[in-house]
Amino acid sequence: MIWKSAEQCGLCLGDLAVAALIDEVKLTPKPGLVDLQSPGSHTDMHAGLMIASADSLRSSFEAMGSTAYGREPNQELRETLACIGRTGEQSMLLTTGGINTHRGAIWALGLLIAGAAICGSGEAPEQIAEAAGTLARFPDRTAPISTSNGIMAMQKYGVKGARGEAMNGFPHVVQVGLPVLRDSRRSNMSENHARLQALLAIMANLDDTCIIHRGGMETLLVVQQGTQKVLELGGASSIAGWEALERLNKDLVLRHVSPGGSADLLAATLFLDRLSILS
Ligand SMILES: CC(C)(COP(=O)(O)OP(=O)(O)OC[C@H]1O[C@@H](n2cnc3c(N)ncnc32)[C@H](O[C@H]2O[C@H](COP(=O)(O)OP(=O)(O)OP(=O)(O)O)[C@@H](O)[C@H]2O)[C@@H]1O)[C@@H](O)C(=O)NCCC(=O)NCCS
Ligand SMILES: Nc1ncnc2[nH]cnc12
Repeated sequence: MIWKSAEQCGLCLGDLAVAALIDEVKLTPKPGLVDLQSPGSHTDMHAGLMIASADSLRSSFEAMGSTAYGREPNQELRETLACIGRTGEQSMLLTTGGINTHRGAIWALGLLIAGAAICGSGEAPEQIAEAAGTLARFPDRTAPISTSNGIMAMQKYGVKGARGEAMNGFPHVVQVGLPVLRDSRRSNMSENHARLQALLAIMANLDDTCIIHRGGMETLLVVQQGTQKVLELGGASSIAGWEALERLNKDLVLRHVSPGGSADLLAATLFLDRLSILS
């Protein structure tokens, strides 16, 4: 598949990104997260809202793809994309009545869309993630001065958060999510189980600032160890693993924590996976 124009590239990548977000929301059961069965640890979100939020981002994702098509990563492109990203955040907030459903996903998918548009079709996920990382390393001089849950977690605990993940070329996507997704498929797991397995592998490794913000480092460790235990028991496709997954879900809901960053990186994994199948 070869994109013949910036517009075609934007339409294609916008479609893939929205589809990846909807696949992520529909994946069930996800610990602490909104899925088709429950809102997890959230009181203000549900699956319909997440899907509407994903749809509201289509034009911003398309614009990121068409803008980055055939370009080099540079300061000017980085800041143009940031401006499109902020417009996407406004569409999301308008659609959700002010609820932050997909801020981290706009960041991760926006950069990966741009990386894919820079590389052109047919490029390996690692190269796309590297191009996205190169873009993320340019400073965003247009960013409003503000604080956030991620910045507070970075300052208090020294974790790298969503910024570090992007600047390092999305290691939890290309070195964790994608290989686990593909290995799980190769071992004949169902698609649902393979995707859950990828999510669990990301959760077991990521310093998710959504969890840290609500529960501190102690809770992050509990979640990472609980997730690792599910994987050791065979993960989503074994009976013992499934039971442990249900226990983990209950525990996260009781603790009122949600691995939102891991969900975003699963969506990023599904995006790169879909893109590589198309190429
Ligand atoms: C550079 C930005 C990342 C700026 O981000 P900011 O500092 O404002 O935000 P952060 O808090 O640092 O993180 C952003 C979101 O990234 C997700 N995330 C968390 N940990 C990780 C991780 N280790 N790796 C990757 N991604 C991670 C997470 O998103 C999900 O959670 C959101 C809800 O979380 P939160 O806001 O903490 O929770 P609330 O319920 O809203 O708050 P409380 O009620 O608990 O108080 C949800 O959106 C999920 O998606 C983090 O929230 C970048 O965002 C930026 O500059 N954006 C503008 C420009 C732009 O879009 N550019 C794109 C292309 S250049
Ligand atoms: N399924 C989900 N539930 C809660 N927060 C999220 N952020 C991204 N996806 C999410």
